[in-house]
Amino acid sequence: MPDNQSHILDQNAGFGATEPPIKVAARDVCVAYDGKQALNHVSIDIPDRSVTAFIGPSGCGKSTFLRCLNRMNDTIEGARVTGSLKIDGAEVNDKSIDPVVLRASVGMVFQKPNPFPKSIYDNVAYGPRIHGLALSRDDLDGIVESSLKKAGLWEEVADRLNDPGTSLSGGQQQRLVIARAIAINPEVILMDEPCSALDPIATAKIEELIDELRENYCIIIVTHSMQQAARVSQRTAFFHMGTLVEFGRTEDIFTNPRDPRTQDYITGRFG
Ligand SMILES: Nc1ncnc2c1ncn2[C@@H]1O[C@H](COP(=O)(O)OP(=O)(O)OP(=O)(O)O)[C@@H](O)[C@H]1O
Repeated sequence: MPDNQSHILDQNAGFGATEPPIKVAARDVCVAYDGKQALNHVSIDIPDRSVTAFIGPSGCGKSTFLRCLNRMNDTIEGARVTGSLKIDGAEVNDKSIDPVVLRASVGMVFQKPNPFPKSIYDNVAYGPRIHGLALSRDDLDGIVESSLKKAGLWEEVADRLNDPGTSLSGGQQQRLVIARAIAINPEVILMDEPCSALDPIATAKIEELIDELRENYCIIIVTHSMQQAARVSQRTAFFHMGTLVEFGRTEDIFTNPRDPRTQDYITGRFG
């Protein structure tokens, strides 16, 4: 067992019995690109119905770990993933798992909003259509409306559902992308710096939305903003040079980090 594993499991245990159940369990996850190690023996238990922030300096492996969760590393030539990664107890890397189906239950929101070149309605309806989630047009209308409502966008777009998704503002597009992810009932929502292309007002809206969504979803957010991690997350994981250095309650990580590397990062000494 690598040195850091007992430390991490120990911290996980500290979350207590009243915490939401574990949704994502990683053990000894390693990733190498063309033989070059990018992630070393990451072990972490991520609870359901809460927001977990991944922080750390550029290149420390945050996005690489995020991509393990929906097997996006499969699409990168030369990437090799080892270790165990379970969502709801099911091994993500098992040969029986279809990555396309997996990616429906592990939604992903990227830095730059990426609506499809389709109408607002069709952006949200796309997933339910291909996954056969709606039995009728009324059903589909219902899914589109409720997804847009959950994403806090309905009131702004209800009378323009046939307009192109790309006609919306950046912040609205990001909420549209979140509505698109929600429409297929994901288990986990991954967000890779979802506000980095947005102004402060749009950022505040997305943060509010994340706070509402956490009641129902396991949300993992990569952010370079310590303020954002502190505002939106209940737990924070600090990565450094491909290693998960520290994971704990956000307030503890920011007020009383155990590891000097975490302390240095959150006080701006490097990164
Ligand atoms: N497709 C790829 N091919 C080769 N190496 C990669 C690839 N993606 C990431 N890496 C390498 O893996 C390491 C971790 O990168 P990763 O993008 O996961 O870091 P990060 O913490 O998300 O960084 P940032 O905060 O800048 O987005 C880096 O050394 C990076 O160069």
